[in-house]
Amino acid sequence: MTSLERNLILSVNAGSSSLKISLFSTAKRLGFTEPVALVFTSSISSISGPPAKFSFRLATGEQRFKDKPVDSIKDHSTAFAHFLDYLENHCSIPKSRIVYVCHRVVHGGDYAERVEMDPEAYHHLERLSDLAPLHNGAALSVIKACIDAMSEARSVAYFDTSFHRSIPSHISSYAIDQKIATERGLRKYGFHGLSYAFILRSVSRFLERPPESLNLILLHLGSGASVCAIKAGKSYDTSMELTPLSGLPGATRSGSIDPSLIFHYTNKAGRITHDPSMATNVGVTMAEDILNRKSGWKAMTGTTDFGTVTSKADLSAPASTDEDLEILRKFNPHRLAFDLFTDRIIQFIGSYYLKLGSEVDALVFSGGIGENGAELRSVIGKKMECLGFCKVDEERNAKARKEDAVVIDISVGSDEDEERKKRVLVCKTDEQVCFICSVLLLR
Ligand SMILES: Nc1ncnc2c1ncn2[C@@H]1O[C@H](COP(=O)(O)OP(=O)(O)O)[C@@H](O)[C@H]1O
Ligand SMILES: CC(=O)OP(=O)(O)O
Ligand SMILES: [Mg+2]
Repeated sequence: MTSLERNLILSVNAGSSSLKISLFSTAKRLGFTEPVALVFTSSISSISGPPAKFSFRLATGEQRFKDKPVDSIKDHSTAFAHFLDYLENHCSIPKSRIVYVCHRVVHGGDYAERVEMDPEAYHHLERLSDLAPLHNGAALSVIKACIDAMSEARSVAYFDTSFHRSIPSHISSYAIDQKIATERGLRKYGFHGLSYAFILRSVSRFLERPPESLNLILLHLGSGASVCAIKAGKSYDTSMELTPLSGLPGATRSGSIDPSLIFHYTNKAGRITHDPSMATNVGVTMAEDILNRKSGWKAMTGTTDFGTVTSKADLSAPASTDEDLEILRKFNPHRLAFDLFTDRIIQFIGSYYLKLGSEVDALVFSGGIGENGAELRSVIGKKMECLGFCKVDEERNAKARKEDAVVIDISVGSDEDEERKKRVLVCKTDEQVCFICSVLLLR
């Protein structure tokens, strides 16, 4: 087989509750930054809220599967096995043509940029697994499966954390003994960095302004949800910290809580958990397990799907006073969850608005909830108006989901309006695509 035939790049994104995989081809000889072309995208979602659902779409537009329930998928390893089986038996693509496998790895610790996987890198990432218990163990199980199945391909890890290395030390440090903080690496690392890099690039193109001229507030709202303040094109602050547990709540995560809550939740909280369903190579306490996997929407409402939370939240109920709203929240856990999420999101937006000195070019919604949740965007949009953000155009907002464009402006008004500043945008993020060209630079 010539090097020209080995021209495929697999890009693998192990999220907390999903496994998204895209295949790209590079038509030209490897070794140059030639543009790459998408061949297909595959997604297995709801891994933490079974049955998992399999979708597969060719770049030609042919949708082979859309949310097909697959009972055999229990975790990321079985999800990857399902994908590989489909690739080998139902797509006429020999895996021997894959030359690189790029992996999104959530926690890269002090790695400043990508690393090519070797035993040393593998063990380093394994040691970080306790700091991303829903992610690193799962990603490593997929990396191992890829190396076993495609021994000739080079595996390269890209990290969510790399994007946030620009956060200044007074924001990334904790007010604890600094010697211990340095020895143990206890600081804000930040996550969803591959997504934020993609959004920044896409918004910069959309607004026709260089990234370094932009101040933005970015919302990545999915199973894991976070906010990022971009100052002059760089991450300045973000809501996830040492681990992806802090900040906003998520599908199964509590988000930030008073640290003392742990001691009052259960007196067994400090013990190491022996839950067999936890990803391998992860050593967490029962408290971490509860806050990472048994909290969030799942614990509050019984579903991990924020679409269901929204549709059952009774948003059109005529609650005119604060007392009426309290009664609604008391009897409707979906409404309580929806309002709690909104409250935490605006808390970060307000804080970042101040940190950016009110010089904000746009507020950007992304991630499964940010891209599909028109109701949440509308509610947040109304709350942002007092800061001088454009009003949300409800018609544009409702249609955004169906549009093909990567960035959609849902603000009222037109480009000609002089006063149209602080826009409200939706960006269809893609964590698989952002590093593809850079892998071709590897020798
Ligand atoms: N119409 C909708 N309204 C609100 N949320 C939605 C809607 N459709 C999907 N979602 C949410 O998107 C989430 C998945 O987001 P995604 O970013 O793909 O997740 P992951 O973090 O697993 O990569 C699901 O939890 C689902 O609740
Ligand atoms: C960092 C993180 O929470 O990622 P995800 O949303 O994919 O679970
Ligand atoms: Mg995700």
